[in-house]
Amino acid sequence: MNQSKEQRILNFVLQNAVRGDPCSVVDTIDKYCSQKEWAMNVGDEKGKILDKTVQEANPSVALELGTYCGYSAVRISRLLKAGARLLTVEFNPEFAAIAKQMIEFAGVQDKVKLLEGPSEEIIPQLKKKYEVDTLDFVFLDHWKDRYTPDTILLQECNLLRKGSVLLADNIIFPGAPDFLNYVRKSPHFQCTNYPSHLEYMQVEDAMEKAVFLG
Ligand SMILES: COCc1ccccc1-c1cc(O)c2[nH]cnc(=O)c2c1
Ligand SMILES: [Mg+2]
Repeated sequence: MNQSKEQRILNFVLQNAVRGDPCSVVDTIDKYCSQKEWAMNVGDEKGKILDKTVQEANPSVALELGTYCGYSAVRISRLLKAGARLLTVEFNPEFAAIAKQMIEFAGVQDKVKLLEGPSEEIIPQLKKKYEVDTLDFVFLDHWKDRYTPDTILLQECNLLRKGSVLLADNIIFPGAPDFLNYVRKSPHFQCTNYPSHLEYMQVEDAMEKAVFLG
């Protein structure tokens, strides 16, 4: 049974990165995916925008929708203050299994909780089952058609507070036009656009930050 691309990425990290060093894991994934096989990690250019947004928000509780191989979970968790935590949601079991190993190899497993299942099922469980009060930061990087319904669901579940920061990947490519419309037209969000490029490519992309105003 030949290996998946995601398994090849993990193996390259296990053989080339430094165990317990999140930066080396991030850099090693970027090396593989820019030189050997493209993959849908947020990448280093958009990753730097993610870093700045996370540092500015300095979240105690962060949520990521769309774990994939764990690249941005490792990238985000390396910036979290002591005691802060990241909940990351992945519905594809193969991806979740890879991400779990990636997170453990990076040594950030104490900061990251990987939740396997559809976001629309997990979000309503965050308060009671995962002891979340409100979310300080949310990274949307899953299926583009879920950006808007999940943003509405987060509000319906009272998981956002004044100042909660949402950051969405792939605003241009593959694109999330309904999400852009929704947050930019809503009086409850203050939006900022960050032009960038699709990971590992010279194709235009962008990220959108939407701060909840309460
Ligand atoms: C499976 O399509 C992969 C692909 C192909 C061409 C262009 C973009 C993408 C792409 C890029 C991303 O950063 C993504 N982030 C999260 N969920 C995605 O589905 C996703 C897709
Ligand atoms: Mg993405």
